[in-house]
Amino acid sequence: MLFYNKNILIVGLGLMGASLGQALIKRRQSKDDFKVLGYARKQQTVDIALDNCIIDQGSSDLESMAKQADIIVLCVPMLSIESSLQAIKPFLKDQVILTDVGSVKDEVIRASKKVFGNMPNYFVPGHPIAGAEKSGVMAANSELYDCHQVILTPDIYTDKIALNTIESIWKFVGAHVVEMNVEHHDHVLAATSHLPHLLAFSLVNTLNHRSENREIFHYAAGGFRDFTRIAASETTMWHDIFKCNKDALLEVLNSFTADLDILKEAISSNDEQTIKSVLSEAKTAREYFTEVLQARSNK
Ligand SMILES: NC(=O)C1=CN([C@@H]2O[C@H](COP(=O)(O)OP(=O)(O)OC[C@H]3O[C@@H](n4cnc5c(N)ncnc54)[C@H](O)[C@@H]3O)[C@@H](O)[C@H]2O)C=CC1
Ligand SMILES: O=C(O)C(=O)Cc1ccc(O)cc1
Repeated sequence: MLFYNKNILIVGLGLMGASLGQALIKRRQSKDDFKVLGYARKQQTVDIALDNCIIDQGSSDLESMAKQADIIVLCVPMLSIESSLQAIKPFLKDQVILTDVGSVKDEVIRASKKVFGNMPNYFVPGHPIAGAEKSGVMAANSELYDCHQVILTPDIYTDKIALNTIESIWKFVGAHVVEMNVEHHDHVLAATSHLPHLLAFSLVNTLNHRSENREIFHYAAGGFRDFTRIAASETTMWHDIFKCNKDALLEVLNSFTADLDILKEAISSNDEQTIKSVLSEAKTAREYFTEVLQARSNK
């Protein structure tokens, strides 16, 4: 185990950070294998994390935690990454390894360059493609990463030991690790994650505005429930993601609205052929996605 005997510090004990801590502690054979440290701004969050086997030791004093850390995992909202890096910088050990779980990788690189002057070779940006509409320490789920993908976006200068260490941490909690370049990552996630969240938030608002007393929601079926679960997601987190991935998100949103206009026009002009071809193409693509999901869970 590449992180045997190491102190792993989780900065930000919300859904992602707390789930990682709990997953690590649950899967280790002995307390001597490694230690999980936690930093949260509120002592109350640290206390909850201690009570729920999310961390072994924690504090709301960042210095005392960062000084002991061999590996640091930033689990804060995107627009808090720069200030978190700035805050830990004075206390970093010589051989420290850094990583993060942020949803937009270009912003992580930008923030690192701003704080360190360059992208440190011991910083391995990461993004677990696992999550939920829940947030905060109480949402911790030790199985969150099991059978899910984690994308790492190293560059040619990234230290190989740092990269292998971060990969081994994610594999330890059951994830499949893949590597991708930053630009491709941010474009793919704009399409597969950021756009669906934006549409869910927007659809719920449209329906909400149409019904002053929200009566409409009482008659919503499973389709509405499935389509809009993610509209209950954390506001700051999604504001930050939309802001940080603005260009890629607008690009895919433009494609979406163009396709939507085609469907709208087909409905308006009773164009049966176009309507059926749009629906059947989407159905085939969704069936392929079901196969991808099944293959992944059989791995
Ligand atoms: N929720 C999800 O489904 C996923 C989230 N992510 C990414 O993970 C990161 C964390 O998200 P969640 O854990 O879901 O959010 P969360 O809201 O559950 O937790 C974030 C935690 O960071 C704390 N925090 C905020 N600013 C801080 C600062 N400057 N210093 C220390 N703590 C600070 C908050 O108080 C909160 O406890 C975000 O960057 C998000 O983009 C990535 C994959 C999935
Ligand atoms: O709740 C869901 O279904 C998600 O899609 C979770 C999610 C949110 C943000 C990410 O960057 C990755 C995964």
